[in-house]
Amino acid sequence: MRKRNERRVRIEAAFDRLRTSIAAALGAAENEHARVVADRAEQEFALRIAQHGVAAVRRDPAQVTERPDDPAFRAALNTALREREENYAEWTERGPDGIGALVDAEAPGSAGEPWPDWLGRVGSAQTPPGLWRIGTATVPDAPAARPFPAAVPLLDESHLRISTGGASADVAETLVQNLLLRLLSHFQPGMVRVHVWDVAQLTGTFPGLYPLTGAGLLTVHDPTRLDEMLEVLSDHIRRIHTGSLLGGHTSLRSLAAETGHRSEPWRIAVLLGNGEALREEQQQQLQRIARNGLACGIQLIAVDLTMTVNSAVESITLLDGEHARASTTGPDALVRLDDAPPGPEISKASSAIAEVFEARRARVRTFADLVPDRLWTQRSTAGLHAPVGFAEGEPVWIGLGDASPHTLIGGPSGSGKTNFLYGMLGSLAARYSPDELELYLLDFKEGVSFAQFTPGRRDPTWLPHAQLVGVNVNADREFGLALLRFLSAEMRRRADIAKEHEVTKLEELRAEDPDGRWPRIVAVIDEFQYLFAERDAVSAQATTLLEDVARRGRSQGIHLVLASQDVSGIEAFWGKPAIFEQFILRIALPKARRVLAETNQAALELPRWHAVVNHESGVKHGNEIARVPDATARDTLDVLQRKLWEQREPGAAPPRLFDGSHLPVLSELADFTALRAPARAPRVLLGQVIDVAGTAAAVRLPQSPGRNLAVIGSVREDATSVLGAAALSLARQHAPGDAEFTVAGLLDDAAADATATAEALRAAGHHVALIGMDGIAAALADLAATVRARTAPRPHYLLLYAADAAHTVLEDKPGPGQPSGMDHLRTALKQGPELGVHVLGWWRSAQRVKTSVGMGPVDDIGAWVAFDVHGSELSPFAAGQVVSWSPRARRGLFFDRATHSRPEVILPFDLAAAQEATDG
Ligand SMILES: Nc1ncnc2c1ncn2[C@@H]1O[C@H](COP(=O)(O)OP(=O)(O)OP(=O)(O)O)[C@@H](O)[C@H]1O
Repeated sequence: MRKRNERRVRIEAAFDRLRTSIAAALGAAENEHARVVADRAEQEFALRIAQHGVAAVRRDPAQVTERPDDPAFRAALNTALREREENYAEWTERGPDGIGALVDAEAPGSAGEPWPDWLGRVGSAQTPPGLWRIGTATVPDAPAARPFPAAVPLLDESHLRISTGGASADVAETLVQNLLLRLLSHFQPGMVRVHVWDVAQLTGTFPGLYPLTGAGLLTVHDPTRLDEMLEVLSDHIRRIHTGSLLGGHTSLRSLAAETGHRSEPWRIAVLLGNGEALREEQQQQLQRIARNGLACGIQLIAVDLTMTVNSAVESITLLDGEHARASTTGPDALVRLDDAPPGPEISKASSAIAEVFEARRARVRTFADLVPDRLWTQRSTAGLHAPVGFAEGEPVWIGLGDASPHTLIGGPSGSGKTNFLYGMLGSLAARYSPDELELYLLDFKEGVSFAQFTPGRRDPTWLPHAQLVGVNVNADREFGLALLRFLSAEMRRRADIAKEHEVTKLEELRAEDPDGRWPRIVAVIDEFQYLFAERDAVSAQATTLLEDVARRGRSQGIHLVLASQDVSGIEAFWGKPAIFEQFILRIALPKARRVLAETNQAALELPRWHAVVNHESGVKHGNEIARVPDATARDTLDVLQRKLWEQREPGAAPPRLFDGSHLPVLSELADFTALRAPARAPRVLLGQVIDVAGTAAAVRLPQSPGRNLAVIGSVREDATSVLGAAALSLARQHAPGDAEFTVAGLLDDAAADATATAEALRAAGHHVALIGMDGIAAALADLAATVRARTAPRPHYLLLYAADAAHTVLEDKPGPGQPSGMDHLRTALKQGPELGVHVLGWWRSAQRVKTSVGMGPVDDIGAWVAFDVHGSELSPFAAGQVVSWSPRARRGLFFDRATHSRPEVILPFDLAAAQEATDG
C-alpha cells in the first residue's frame, strides 16, 4: 500500500514538475516582454516576438517584420532565443528523459510498450501499473522539442474524460480501443471486464473486440438502455460495499494489498456520448458511480459526455485526427496519439484472450489450485480470506472477519462436509502463518478426522497452526464446553489488553502493539449438535458460552466454524436468534437443510462436490456456487501439511491431542513431572480434567481436617488407577524416609494392584508397609493410637484397596467397651489429616463409604472421585447439592470441597502405560 502511495506521489510530482517547468519557461518569456519595452529599437521587435512566440517568429519572421535581416530584429530574436534556451535548460536537459524513465517504470509491458511487443500475448499480471500510455508528447515551444511518452493513470486512480473537440468520433474510438487493448492484454483474462454504451450506434463500436463478447468479457449495451448499464454498475458497487468491503477496507485496492489477491475484476465502463446532456436521473446515477466506483474497481471512460464528477478524473482533448492535449502533460504539451494496431491483429488478440479465459473457466481445478505460490504471505489484521472452491474456474473465497465473524456449515452425511473443512483449513493455513492464525479443531463424530493434523506414527508431521485437536469426543461433551470456555477466557484476555491500549478491537490492538503476537483464532467444531444432544447442564452451559463467544468473538479475532449434518434440530440455534444471527457466513453442501434462509433452496439442487457459499446469512442473492476440490485424497492436504510443517518455527510444539478413546498417561503429564520434594501440602494427581490445556485433576493434602480421599465405584481398573496415581505423585513429593505409606490390599482382585503400588513406592526409596486383610485391624489400631496421642512424627498415608471388603473384620471388637477397627478408621479419618495422616481409600459403593464414616454429614471425606455411581447417590458427598451424573465408561466425577463449586468430569490415567514408560 505504502509502495503504491509513494509511486503515486512520484508520478504526480513528476507531472507537476513537467507542468511547472513549462509554465515557468513561458512565464519567463512574458517577463521578458516588460524588459524589452525599455529598449526601443530592439524592444519594438522583442515585444512583437514575445507576443507571437519566439518559435513561431523564427519559423515565420514575416509575422513581425518584412525585413528579416534587420539587425535590430536579429538581435531581438537572438536574445529571445538565448533566453528561451536558458529558461528551458532544466527541462531540456532532464524533462523528457525523466518522464520517459517514469513511464518506462510505471507502464510496463502492454501498459506502455508499442503494440507489436505484446499484442496477441495473453497477460498474467494481477496488480495494476501506475500509468497507461496514450501517445508521444512534445512541447512545441521548447527550444529542442524532444519527444517524451504521454500516459494517464487509470485503474483505481482516476476516471478518464475524452472530448473529441475538432476531431472525428473515430479518433476518440481509436484512442479508447488502444487503451482497452492495453488493459485487456495486461492482466490475467477475466480481471478486466468491459461495458460499452454508445449513444450513436447499436453495433459496430470496437469491432475488433467482439470476440470478447462471447466469453462475457465485453458487454455492449443498447443505445436506448443506458439505465440498464448504470444499474448493473450500481449493483456491483452495492454488492462490493456490503460484501468485500464490509471488513473495514475502503477500497478493493487496500483489501487486495492486505489479502494479496484482487477479489473482483476491474470493470471498465465506456460511455460514448454525443455532447448532449444525459437525463437528470441518469446524470445523477452516473455521478454516484463516478464517486464510488474507483474504490470498487469501476472505471469510467466517458467520451463527449457532459458530466461533473467530484472524484479523480484525467482528461484528454482531441485537437485533430492525430493530436491531443492531456491533463497529465499539461496545456503546453502536444500529444501525438498512438496509432491503432491493424484490425486483424486486434481480433486475433481478442480471440486469444477470450480463449484463455474460457479455458481457465472450464479447467478442472484441484486442491493444489487452492494453495498460493508463496506460503504465509497474508496478514490477518482485518480478517481471514481464502478460496474454498471454484466457480467457472475462478476461485470462490470465504472471509472471516468483522463482517462475517462466524460460519455455519451444513450437509448430510457423505455430502463432503469434512472434505470441505479440510480444503478450507488447508487454504487458510497456506496463506497465514501460525503467528496470524491459530486453529482449535474438535470433531464430535466417531472417527479421527482431525487426527491427521497431529503427529502420528506413520506421518510425524503436524499442522503448525493447530493448537488443539480433539477427536472421539462424542461421549465427552464437556470437551466442547472446555473449548468454548477457553475461547471465552481468551476473548476476555484480549479485550482487557485492548482496553489497556485504549482500543476495543483486535485490529486496533494490532496497530497499537505491532510487535505483539495476536493471531486470529478459528475454532472448528464438527458435528457440533452433539454439544446440545441432551437437555442437561452441559447443553445449558454450551448455549450460554456459545452466545458469549458468538457475540463478542468478532472484535477479538475469534471465529467459530460450526459444522453439522443437521442443524434443524438444534434448539440452541433456533431458539436463540442472537446466536444464529452472528453466523453470517453459511456454507451449504448438497441437500443441506436450514443452513440457508428458508426460501433459499439452492442447496437442494446442488450437484455432488459443490457448495453454496453465502456471506449474507443465507439469503438467496448472496449465493455463490463453488465446486469443491477433493482435499481428502492422497497428495493433497497431506503434502501441504508437510510443507507447512517444514516451515514451522524451530522448537514449535505439536498441537495437543485430546483423543477420547485413549486415557492420559501419568508419566507424560507436565503436572506430574513438575512435582518435587519436599512439598508442605502435597498435590495428589488423580486423573486428567477435560480442558484445553489437559490439566491434571489434583487434590492438595495440607495438614487440615477433612483432607482424605475416597474413590467410589465398583470397577477395579478405574479405582486402582486413581489410588496408584495418587501414590506415585506423593512419592515424588517426599524425600525417602520423610513419609510413611501403608498399603492395604483388602480384595483378592486388587491384591496385585496394591502390591504394584507398594513396589513403586519402595522403588522410590520410601518406607512401605504392605498389609492384607489379616493386618488391617492392627494397622488401624496403631494409626489411631498415634493420632490420639498426637504424636505422628512424619506424614503417613494409608491406601486402602477396597476398604469396604474389610467391614466385617473391622466391625469386630477386641473386647467389650473397646474400640473396633471401624472406630479406629473413623478416628484416623477425623483427626488424622491435621497431623499429616491421610486416608486414601477405595470403596465399591457410595453406601459403603457411609458405612465406614458413619451416619451424618460426610465432612471427613474432603475429596472424592466416583465412577459407576449415579449422581443422586453422590449429593451427600457434595454438601447436599444436586449432582447430575450418568456414569459412563472410563470417566469419573471428581469433587474437592476445598476448590470446587460443582463436580467435574475426569479421565483416569492409564497406569500400565506409565509403568511401561518408566520401565522403558
Ligand atoms: N469435493 C470432493 N471431491 C471428491 N471426493 C470428495 C469430495 N468431497 C468428499 N469426497 C469424498 O466423499 C466421501 C465423503 O466425504 P466427507 O467425509 O467429507 O463427507 P461428510 O459430509 O463429512 O460425511 P460424514 O459426516 O459421513 O463423514 C469421502 O470419501 C471423500 O473422499
